[in-house]
Amino acid sequence: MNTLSCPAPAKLNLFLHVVGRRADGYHLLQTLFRFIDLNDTLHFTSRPDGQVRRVNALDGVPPEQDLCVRAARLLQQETGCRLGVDIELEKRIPMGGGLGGGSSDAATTLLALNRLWGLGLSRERLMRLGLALGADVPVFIFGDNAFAEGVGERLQPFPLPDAWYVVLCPPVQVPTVQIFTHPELTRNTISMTMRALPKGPDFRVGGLEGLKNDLQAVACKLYPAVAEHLAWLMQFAPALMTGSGACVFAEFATQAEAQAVLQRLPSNMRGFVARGLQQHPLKDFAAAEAV
Ligand SMILES: C[C@@](CO)(OP(=O)(O)O)[C@H](O)COP(=O)(O)OP(=O)(O)OC[C@H]1O[C@@H](n2ccc(N)nc2=O)[C@H](O)[C@@H]1O
Ligand SMILES: Nc1ncnc2c1ncn2[C@@H]1O[C@H](COP(=O)(O)OP(=O)(O)O)[C@@H](O)[C@H]1O
Repeated sequence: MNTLSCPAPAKLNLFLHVVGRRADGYHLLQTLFRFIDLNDTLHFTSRPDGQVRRVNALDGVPPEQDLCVRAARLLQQETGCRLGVDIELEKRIPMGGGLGGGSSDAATTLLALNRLWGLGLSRERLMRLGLALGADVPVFIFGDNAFAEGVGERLQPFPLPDAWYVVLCPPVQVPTVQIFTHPELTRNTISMTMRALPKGPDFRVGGLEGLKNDLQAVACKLYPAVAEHLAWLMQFAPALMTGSGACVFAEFATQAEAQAVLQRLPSNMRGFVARGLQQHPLKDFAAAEAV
């Protein structure tokens, strides 16, 4: 086997609280990650010569900065593996949208190359490697919808109901660092325990007073289009921004309800309907017996 094609799903942050700040400036979060059925697809072809190449162009992301190229190189460094890879990335997840596309591409690359190169690294080791690439990478390797703490690396599986989402994509890319470094960002939401949250069928976006996205106010101030899209969606259901934006979403119990809202979208706005997943499509991919 020297080729492999794998999905890299998007995520939503069903809430995101900033509860503190580490000495190195990184923010301590509490957030709930949910995978959705919008995905990039990555095609990997192993190379005997050790080169790592992205074979297609991606607007605004030179191969050297691409998180999947960086993930492959990190895996080579970590294991001394002398194989290389050609990576073709079919991009569908809007970039800079808070949907975690780059992080998910990196996670899928680690999972896929672990198998393609026959490395046998454990899920835990892949998650540690992923964290060096970005705070959002570990959850995509973890594989379950999760309550996350720390900078996103302390993860506990979190059962969620079947649900559908209308996701709107304001026509802006929000740099994560710009939101986290803004002087008006609040960093003092009271930390909670996972036990306090309703789970499974009882968890609903907007169902519990106080679950919010602490990055939203700053993103709305810097990017009024985010506020406009939120206001439109809130006519139909409680709506929130995901991650550091720019995308916003609302939850519905059925596909029909979500589609009915999307159909009313004004022609100057873009969006899609996505189904919430119960787990990452590569959940069972990391070697169970691994080192
Ligand atoms: C906000 C979240 C929520 O899921 O998602 P996105 O909106 O990016 O998808 C994540 O915490 C983003 O994770 P990720 O996109 O991997 O961020 P990183 O590359 O690790 O960090 C980018 C920059 O954001 C800041 N940063 C990031 C995470 C964090 N917990 N505290 C921070 O202060 C740091 O300044 C860092 O240099
Ligand atoms: N494979 C990749 N896919 C998307 N973005 C990438 C990738 N590699 C690097 N990036 C960079 O990461 C930034 C954030 O990407 P993305 O993960 O899509 O958004 P977000 O962090 O808002 O969820 C992009 O603007 C881009 O510069």
